[in-house]
Amino acid sequence: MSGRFITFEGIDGAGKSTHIEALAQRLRERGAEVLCTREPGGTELAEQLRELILHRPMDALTEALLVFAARRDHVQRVIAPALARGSCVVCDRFTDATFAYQGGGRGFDAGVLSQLEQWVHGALQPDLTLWLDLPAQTAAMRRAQARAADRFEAEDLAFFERVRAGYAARMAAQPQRFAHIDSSLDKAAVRAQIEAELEQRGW
Ligand SMILES: Nc1ncnc2c1ncn2[C@@H]1O[C@H](COP(=O)(O)OP(=O)(O)OP(=O)(O)O)[C@@H](O)[C@H]1O
Ligand SMILES: Cc1cn([C@H]2C[C@H](O)[C@@H](COP(=O)(O)O)O2)c(=O)[nH]c1=O
Repeated sequence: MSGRFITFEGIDGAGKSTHIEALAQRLRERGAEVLCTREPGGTELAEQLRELILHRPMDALTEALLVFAARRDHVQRVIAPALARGSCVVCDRFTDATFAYQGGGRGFDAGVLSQLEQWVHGALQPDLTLWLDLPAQTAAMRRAQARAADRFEAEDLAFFERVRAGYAARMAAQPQRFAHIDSSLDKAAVRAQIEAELEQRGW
């Protein structure tokens, strides 16, 4: 297999980092070149923007513009060239996160986000988006045991339920590329669901 763009999505603490490397390993065992990357980030410039986005106070428009600026650099320098070489790109978050966090969480205008999406990456969309879904309360308990909170992770449960609703809306709009994964289950059960989605596609 070659040239697939796979994204992981979900609220903070959903388990994306936990499962990305196992999925990449599975693809490599089947002969794929795999590039794992993340958003915001993935280039030197985008990682610098990530620091600002995660830690500096700003309004929702500034936040949206910065995540798309980081994404533009990432797509141009890393994602598009890797896909063109025939590599699989596995990305921890992409534009669905912007619709979920800035759109759902912050209440920012989805029409403006759609315009920015079109300008920044045109027709490029993931081939498969694994949405690791779980209640905000469960994710908060997992995060509390794991690390100190950044600007998003410090938000309340209502914010994360709006983000979750943002993901659900995005999946309803583009169901063909989404796989809904029940991430409230234990790690082995989550991994089995991810494997089943790949099996189903012959990947
Ligand atoms: N299915 C699971 N059951 C219980 N704990 C889990 C499960 N999956 C992950 N965890 C734990 O929850 C914490 C958060 O997981 P992880 O860092 O993978 O989430 P994430 O989606 O990458 O978070 P973020 O988006 O904030 O980076 C970690 O301590 C991890 O070990
Ligand atoms: C891509 C993207 C990300 N965010 C937020 C979501 C998370 O809280 C952080 C990234 O942290 P992670 O530990 O790497 O998941 O950024 C966002 O608000 N909008 C986006 O487009």
